[in-house]
Amino acid sequence: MNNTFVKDGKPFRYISGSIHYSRVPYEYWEDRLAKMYAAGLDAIQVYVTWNTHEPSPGVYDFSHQQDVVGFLRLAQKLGLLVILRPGPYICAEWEYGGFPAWLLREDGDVKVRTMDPRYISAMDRWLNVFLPKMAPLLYVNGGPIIMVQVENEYGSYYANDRLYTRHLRNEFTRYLGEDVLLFTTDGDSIGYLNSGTIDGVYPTVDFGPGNASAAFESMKTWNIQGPLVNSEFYAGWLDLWGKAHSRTSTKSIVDTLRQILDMGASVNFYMFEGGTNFGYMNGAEAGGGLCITSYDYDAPLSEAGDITPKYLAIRDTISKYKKLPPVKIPPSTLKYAYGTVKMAYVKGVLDALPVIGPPQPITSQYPLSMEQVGQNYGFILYRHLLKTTYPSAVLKADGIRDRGYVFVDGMFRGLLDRYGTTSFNLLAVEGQELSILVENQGRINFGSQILNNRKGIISSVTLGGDTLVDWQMFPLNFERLFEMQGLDNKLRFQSAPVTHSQLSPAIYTGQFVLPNVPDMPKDTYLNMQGWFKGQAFLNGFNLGRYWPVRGPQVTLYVPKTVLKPSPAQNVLVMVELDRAPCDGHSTEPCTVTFVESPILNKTATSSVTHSDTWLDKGKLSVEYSVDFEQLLP
Ligand SMILES: CCCCNC(=S)N1C[C@H](O)[C@@H](O)[C@@H](O)[C@H]1CO
Repeated sequence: MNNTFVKDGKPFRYISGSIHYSRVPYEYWEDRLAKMYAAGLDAIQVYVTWNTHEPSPGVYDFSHQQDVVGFLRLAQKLGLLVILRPGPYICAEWEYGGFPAWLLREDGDVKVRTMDPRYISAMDRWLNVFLPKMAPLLYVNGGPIIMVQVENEYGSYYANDRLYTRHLRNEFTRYLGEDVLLFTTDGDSIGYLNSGTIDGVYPTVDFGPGNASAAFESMKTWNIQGPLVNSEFYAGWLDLWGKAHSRTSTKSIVDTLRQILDMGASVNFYMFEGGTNFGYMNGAEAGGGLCITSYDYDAPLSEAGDITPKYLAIRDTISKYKKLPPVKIPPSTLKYAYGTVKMAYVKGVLDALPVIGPPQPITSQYPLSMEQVGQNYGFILYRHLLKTTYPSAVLKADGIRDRGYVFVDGMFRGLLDRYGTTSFNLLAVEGQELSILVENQGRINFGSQILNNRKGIISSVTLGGDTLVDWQMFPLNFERLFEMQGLDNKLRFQSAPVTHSQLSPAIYTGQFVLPNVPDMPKDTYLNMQGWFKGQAFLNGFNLGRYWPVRGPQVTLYVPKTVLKPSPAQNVLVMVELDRAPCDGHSTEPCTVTFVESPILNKTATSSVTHSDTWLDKGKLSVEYSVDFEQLLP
């Protein structure tokens, strides 16, 4: 039989949808998978996130949110086959394209996705642990996995290292055997296929709505007798901070889907369920495109797993090509608007160092990167004791990765931004303490810049042309703030001098009890309107980054799984990096609001930067002119 897959001796064409277990709370996996099955999908397509399974070299996690075997078994139980994409590079707008940050700890930029021995030894060790877990799940062994992708769009990568792609294919075959269909995915052009295809591995392509026949032309030149496959049919698209929310029309998707299905081709929707980049796990693009916290992707199932008109239209189209399963569509989860919560200023980030910092700083002559001090994600504080007085000198840090909030003796002086200004004038006096709070905004996940992904401060800092030496590094862990909860769940800090006026970067907290009614908790959305930029934590769970002043995302998805029912207190902590709506001179407490629907399409602006917000408010000039006079000899 030409031009078709064969399963159990019969022609087999699949309709599949992408879902990433790392982006959906594991308590909700069954809900999303059941909805995908009810849509008429034959299979799900799953990326494996190496960096969540090996948080540090040789240390593995396959529990709870990382229980990938449990996720795949659940899919099988619900009647879904699996198309596995173990990467190890996965792109996916995921942190570092799925690579663990500790690959960057070695000196010199490790050349991922090549035969660089440092990369290959780490990758081989990982595959030696992971792939044996997949072997029992292969279809030939009674499992759901029908095919396995080798690498990911390698034809788009600059390296073109065929020894590497063959080595990877051989490793997959060594662990999974010969009876599994290995495939590649590349953009739908001859150029991509020329570089991305691997001997003995079935080539497939990816493309969005449009002319399916034309898109498959490139594939036909490679496997005239093989089934046509679109491995990533873009049912939506990614979102970046400061850019308009991506939308893909249902009509365009249905029209193209019909073309694809009429051709007898197999297809996978990318994404069918997008989910969320919780914590610090969003990816980035070279040049400053920062992926937002929501991975809604305008997908058929929303970030919260809601049934959308796009879902119903796709399901209806599928019903014209195959019998839908005799199941009801599971309902969208209920949401609840818990209302407004008062947020109180707790402490400046610098003043919280005894709680969020390490017992001792790491010291070094020159600044060490985040990876060199053994940290993967989030925030790191750099400190330097000034040895000279500079009445006015340029502070320059071209190696800031990615944003640095600069303080002198605890007073905010300005922002260093790798995508904006990496220097500004500073007035400082010998003996003062220079502190730079650095935010890692997510590692690049696509293109050759993936090689330059170190975070923190990655080169020398100069002041007035002098290279500053003798630095302390403090990796920060904001989750430790929840260890400060008193019996009443309020955050308690031992009294510490407030060396830093009530300006951001600062920590705010609020407590709230859910209504004492049946069926609580329910999902909700945290509306951050009025706040600027920071990180939100609820009951110790890192909800992700917020940047409502930039948009398009204004709300953060809050799954019910992180909430506590009445009478327990729910504790929200926000690390506001720019400006809280109530900071400094406001007597009103700040508030946030829990609402029942998301805002992902606010008119976005890419112009807002920290300095804009502060200088505009005149706060910086008023606040610091007084200080400078006091300080100067
Ligand atoms: C702007 C460059 C984006 C490159 N990534 C592309 S084309 N994509 C293909 C890639 O394989 C997938 O993981 C996703 O990253 C998807 C975009 O959502």
